[in-house]
Amino acid sequence: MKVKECASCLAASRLYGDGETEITGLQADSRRVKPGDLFICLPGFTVDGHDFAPQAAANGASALVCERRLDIDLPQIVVDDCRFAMAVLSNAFFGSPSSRMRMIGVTGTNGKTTTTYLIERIMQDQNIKTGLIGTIQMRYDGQTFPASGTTQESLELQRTLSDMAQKGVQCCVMEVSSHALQQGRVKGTDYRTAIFTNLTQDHLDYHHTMEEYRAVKGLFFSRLGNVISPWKEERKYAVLNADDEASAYFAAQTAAEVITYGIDSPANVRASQISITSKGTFFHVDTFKGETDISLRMVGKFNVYNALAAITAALLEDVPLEEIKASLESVAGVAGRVESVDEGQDFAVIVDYAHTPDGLENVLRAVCEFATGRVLTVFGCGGDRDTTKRPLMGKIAAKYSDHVFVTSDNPRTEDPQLILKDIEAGLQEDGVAQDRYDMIVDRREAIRKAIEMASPSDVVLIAGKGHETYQLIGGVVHDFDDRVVAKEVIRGRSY
Ligand SMILES: CC(=O)N[C@H]1[C@@H](OP(=O)(O)OP(=O)(O)OC[C@H]2O[C@@H](n3ccc(=O)[nH]c3=O)[C@H](O)[C@@H]2O)O[C@H](CO)[C@@H](O)[C@@H]1O[C@H](C)C(=O)N[C@@H](C)C(=O)N[C@H](CCC(=O)O)C(=O)O
Ligand SMILES: Nc1ncnc2c1ncn2[C@@H]1O[C@H](COP(=O)(O)OP(=O)(O)OP(=O)(O)O)[C@@H](O)[C@H]1O
Ligand SMILES: N[C@H](CCC[C@H](N)C(=O)O)C(=O)O
Ligand SMILES: [Mg+2]
Repeated sequence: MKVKECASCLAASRLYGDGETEITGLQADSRRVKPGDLFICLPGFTVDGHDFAPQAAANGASALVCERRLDIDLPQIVVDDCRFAMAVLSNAFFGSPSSRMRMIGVTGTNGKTTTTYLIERIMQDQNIKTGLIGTIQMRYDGQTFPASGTTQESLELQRTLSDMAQKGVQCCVMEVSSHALQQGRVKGTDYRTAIFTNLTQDHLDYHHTMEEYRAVKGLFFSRLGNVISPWKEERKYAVLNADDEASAYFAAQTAAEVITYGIDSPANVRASQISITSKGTFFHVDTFKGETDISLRMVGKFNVYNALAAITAALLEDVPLEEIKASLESVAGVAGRVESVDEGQDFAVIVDYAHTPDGLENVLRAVCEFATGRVLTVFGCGGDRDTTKRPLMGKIAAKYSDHVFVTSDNPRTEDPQLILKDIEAGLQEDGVAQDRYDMIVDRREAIRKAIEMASPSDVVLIAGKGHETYQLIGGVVHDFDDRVVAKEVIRGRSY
């Protein structure tokens, strides 16, 4: 690709220098620039990529994309917003790979990973080669790659989609985070179906207010249908949760066809007769393509919503309802989502990724539905993230638990003690008695204390880290897996 071709992809850009220069790759990290790469100077949240343009030039960059002219002797494309430019360029450079696949995107505060896993299973059971991108991992064509976050940066995303398309992937189901939408990471990606799970409090450190958070999520639906491939004439669908009030806002913004799912409100795909046990969830579903009964092996009313979203997306891909049912019923669960740790003990231990007030409330409600003994909850909140959710989660934990162990999640650069104090403020506000909770900074110790406290029939819920296999304390990544720690403690416990 020539520099002038890159410039012509970018509306309102200004090109300085030789437009005939060939670029052979794109790169936004100066340390990884190879000769011939176009270096994109991202003004980051911590450092400014423009400051690394000299290093990129020294490493052989052939041109720059920047937000101001730099005193460097290389062709330069000056744009208003380098992150958006990176998305557009990456899409063009890799030949619009999303246009060569059925793209299903899932956004919402909670339930994205679970919903994508369900859709992946349904599509794969149809012998449709399916790729998955999300929080736990990326996988396609028999290979698994670690995830660097929930939604990749645009450059990595388009590279991944291009590799998927080359390997014959026909359908890609991916999580689309609000950070990704705000930063334009998925700009230019041609979704056929955009799914909304729910909107509840999280990430207010980044989005400031719920209105702003909702508006950012809305970008997914307002942009749906903006990307029309000439060779891919197809309808676009916004799959919305009828029971979430944000859906009306998204419906009003989208040009796509709106299909709804829900339990309490009228919807195109609606569940009824829900019953939840410790082993799974039963429900009846009425759809625009027939009705059936489904026995999920996953617990919690929230998983009925995730299943409904998956059913709706799959019906839109023309998968027969009975085959959707068979696929859903075969899913044993998703790693770190209401995952049982079973070492033959006479009480239950559940590891779950609930890290928002709504997630925690939902999982605790589910636990309370089947717990016959006490509910003992171990949880914390991540550092360098929304601080306002901490007291709320403290209140919720106490409301549904007999005893709470407030502990560390990933403290990152914050003082762990202070994070625990923020959570405790919620407990104190509600007047929770001091003998109903413990504050234990060391997560391993907190898990140990909870398991030691458990009597037959009790449920120990360890929330917040789910599938994570590490703990971030200060700048250091420690090996840590709630499931492994819980197993070790159970094995070491004397009965
Ligand atoms: C807030 C945020 O989204 N930050 C992302 C952002 O980081 P940043 O802007 O701070 O990057 P930076 O370190 O300032 O660097 C700026 C530029 O200089 C470049 N650089 C830097 C150093 C150098 O020597 N040379 C060089 O060229 C960098 O490559 C970069 O292009 O750009 C980085 C790389 O492009 C991302 O890795 C990083 O995600 C961080 C790790 C992060 O924690 N993101 C979270 C908040 C996030 O995005 N989470 C959502 C899920 C949320 C949810 O829904 O639950 C997600 O989708 O993962
Ligand atoms: N539909 C839902 N509504 C509310 N809570 C949910 C829902 N689905 C899952 N949860 C809760 O949220 C936790 C995270 O679920 P999941 O990983 O599917 O969400 P996510 O949206 O992918 O999260 P992330 O933003 O971290 O990527 C689960 O462990 C569960 O406690
Ligand atoms: N995607 C979420 C994950 C939070 C998981 C929790 N364990 C934490 O570290 O806060 C975030 O980045 O806010
Ligand atoms: Mg996720």
